[in-house]
Amino acid sequence: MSTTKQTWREEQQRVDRIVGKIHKRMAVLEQQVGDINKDIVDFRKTFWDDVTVNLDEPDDAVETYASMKQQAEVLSERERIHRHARNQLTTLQRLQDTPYFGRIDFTEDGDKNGECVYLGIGSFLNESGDQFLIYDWRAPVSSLYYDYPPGPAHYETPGGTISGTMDLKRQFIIREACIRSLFDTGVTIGDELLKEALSKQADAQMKSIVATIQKEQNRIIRNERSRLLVVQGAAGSGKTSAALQRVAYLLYRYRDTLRAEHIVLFSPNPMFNSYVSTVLPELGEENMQQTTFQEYLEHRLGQTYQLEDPSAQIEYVLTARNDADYGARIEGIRYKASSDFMEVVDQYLTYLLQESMQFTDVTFRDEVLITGECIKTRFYAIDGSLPIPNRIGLLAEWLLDELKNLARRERSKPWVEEEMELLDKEDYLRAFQKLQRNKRYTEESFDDFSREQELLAAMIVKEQFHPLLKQVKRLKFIDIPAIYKQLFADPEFAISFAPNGALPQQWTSICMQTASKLERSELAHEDATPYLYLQERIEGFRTNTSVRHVFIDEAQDYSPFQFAFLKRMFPRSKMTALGDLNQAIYAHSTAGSGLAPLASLFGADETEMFVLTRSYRSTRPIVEFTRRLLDTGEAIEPFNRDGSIPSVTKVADMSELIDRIAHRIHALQEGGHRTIAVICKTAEESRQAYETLQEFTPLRLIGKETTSFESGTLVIPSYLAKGVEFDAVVIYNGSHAQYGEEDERKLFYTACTRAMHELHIYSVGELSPFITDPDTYALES
Ligand SMILES: Nc1ncnc2c1ncn2[C@@H]1O[C@H](COP(=O)(O)OP(=O)(O)OP(=O)(O)O)[C@@H](O)[C@H]1O
Repeated sequence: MSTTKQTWREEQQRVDRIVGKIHKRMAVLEQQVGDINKDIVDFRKTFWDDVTVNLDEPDDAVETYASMKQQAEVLSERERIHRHARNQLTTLQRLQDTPYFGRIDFTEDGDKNGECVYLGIGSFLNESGDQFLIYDWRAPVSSLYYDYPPGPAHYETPGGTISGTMDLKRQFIIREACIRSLFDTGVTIGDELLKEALSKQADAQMKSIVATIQKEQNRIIRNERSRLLVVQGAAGSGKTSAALQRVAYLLYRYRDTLRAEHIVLFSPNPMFNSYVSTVLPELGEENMQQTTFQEYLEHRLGQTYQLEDPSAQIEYVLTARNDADYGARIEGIRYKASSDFMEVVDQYLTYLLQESMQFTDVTFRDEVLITGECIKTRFYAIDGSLPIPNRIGLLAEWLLDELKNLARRERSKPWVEEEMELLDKEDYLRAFQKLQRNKRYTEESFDDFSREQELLAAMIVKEQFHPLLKQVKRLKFIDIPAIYKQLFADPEFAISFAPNGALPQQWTSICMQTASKLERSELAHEDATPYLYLQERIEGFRTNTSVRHVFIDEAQDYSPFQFAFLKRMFPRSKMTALGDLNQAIYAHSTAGSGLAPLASLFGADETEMFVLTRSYRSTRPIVEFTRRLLDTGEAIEPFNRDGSIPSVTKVADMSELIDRIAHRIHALQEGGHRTIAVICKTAEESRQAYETLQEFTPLRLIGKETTSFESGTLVIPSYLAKGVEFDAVVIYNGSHAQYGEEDERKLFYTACTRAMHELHIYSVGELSPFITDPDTYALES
């Protein structure tokens, strides 16, 4: 529907009026912030002037404390006002450029007059504070904008459902306080605005989608009901975008209690963290905590083992097909990520309740003080009905007592006397002061030689025993490496733990591989989480109770162990898991269980599943092409955005490949594309491509250690391109040789779906068999 010039003029006049008010308010606030700032500085300087410090009598001390507390409260209140004013100012700074992006006219049932609701990234009230000139997009009423076309509509508020009629829905593009476009829409969110948003060039940073959130995304963003939200969404369907908008929504909805540090996002790799880091600040919110599961594993196990990271594992999977152990390794990777293996570990833990726990000897100065066997006997003497962590707790207490007794006996050993002779004057002085502090001795009694010797001996032993006690408190006497290894030492051992007694075909080889790696203090990626799970079930889970919301992006890459882990680690948290089965590129995820283990995590009552099928990232021709790479691609709907059809070019050899790709990159650069990615299969192929292509054009090579995402032309291995997007994608070698095995289909799909506007595939020799539909691409010669 076209809008008249009159409407446009009136809306611009309103923009001018509102922006004028924003400027006025900013001036007031700036003055206020300055004043409060000065106030606080002055107050800090004179803080002690108003405090009467008198600690002579208990009563005086109480008074002193009260007056200090009062002063501190005044200061903290002023600081709070200051913070609030500053935040308001930051929001206004954003609003002065783009005060809003939408308007709805809504008449509540039973009311005569409707209200014009203008939506922006923050709210703005009139001078008297009783009327919203701009509503925050997260306010309850704003939901109407995302959920309904004009007509009957309703929205939820904490006080109940409000129903009415939406008479108008208008969208704006406003920049520098000037209306650039204006549309009245009949459909939910007008395609026009979305088209405009999607046709933009890619940035080095992800953008917020606040003005064009789609209805199905809004349901995810505003969901407050379920403990667990599972989102299966096609590539480019806005999973990550919805997750970030949801973080912003939650921070607004629970603004009195929820802060950014109460939210954690688990992302696929460190570069992804940099890619999404500006979305929340753009919306005026602080970033949540961001981490990767690997980072956590490193933190927990990195000191005991040399850990293999997911990139090293996938490189092995993609490049070592000729390795003699390859088949067993792959079977091992899949099995160790399965719920069957989790069952094995759970059963093994039950078995450990009765027998075969392993403990290390407690040694001191090369002498075994308490043998592992003795600790084990003690462990099994403790009430067998108690869970393992409780028994371990009691065991640690017993050990500490034993060590204290042993320390007493140690004092008369010759080494103590030798150490004493080595003490210098300062050590003596230290001992003396320490004794005095403990009020055990007076100056005179320190003259007593034998007493002094005894005390020094006690001190020396105590100091040397200190690390030992610390180790016991940290439960280092449990031999977790041996307990984990025991599971693989004899291939027969695990049979009774496996569901139906069924272990993988190559279990014997898997056992040998695992044991020999552990022997070398290496932990394969597939072993890291089961290992940590076993450790935590024995020692007791370390929990984080301050986190309230956990977001897991690329959830298809997580194993049942990892989900169980996250659930236990964050016991007070809700969870939002977003993934795409078609991008399950890791060997373990091809096991087929998909997101199913997730659904059982909290039970059906506390779980809600959402499916996003519309893909927004790529043009229609690219989606038409990429969805046919899959067996199940029909369910993916393209958003209607035109663009050029993907090209496929077969070349004879590597030199022609480089030549053609170099030309293509130049053409793409001249076409104005800002981010161009040459996607290779592996790190090794990326390195080769980088070395040859950089003779023609400046490039950047992305590796697993890359932590920042920048625009430009880059070369990147397929699995690292996950989650990010580029204006144009060049598939370096989409040949049968590179992407021919069934288990490479999803990798190829993931690589191709990174393209927003252009996709060009090159192939040395025969094409990948996944490209089947000649109608979806242009074959170039
Ligand atoms: N409602 C929307 N309005 C505007 N742009 C959108 C919307 N939803 C998604 N997009 C855009 O589509 C692109 C893909 O979004 P996003 O990366 O969130 O998808 P994804 O489902 O996480 O993709 P993948 O699974 O491939 O990582 C981004 O450029 C995003 O800005």
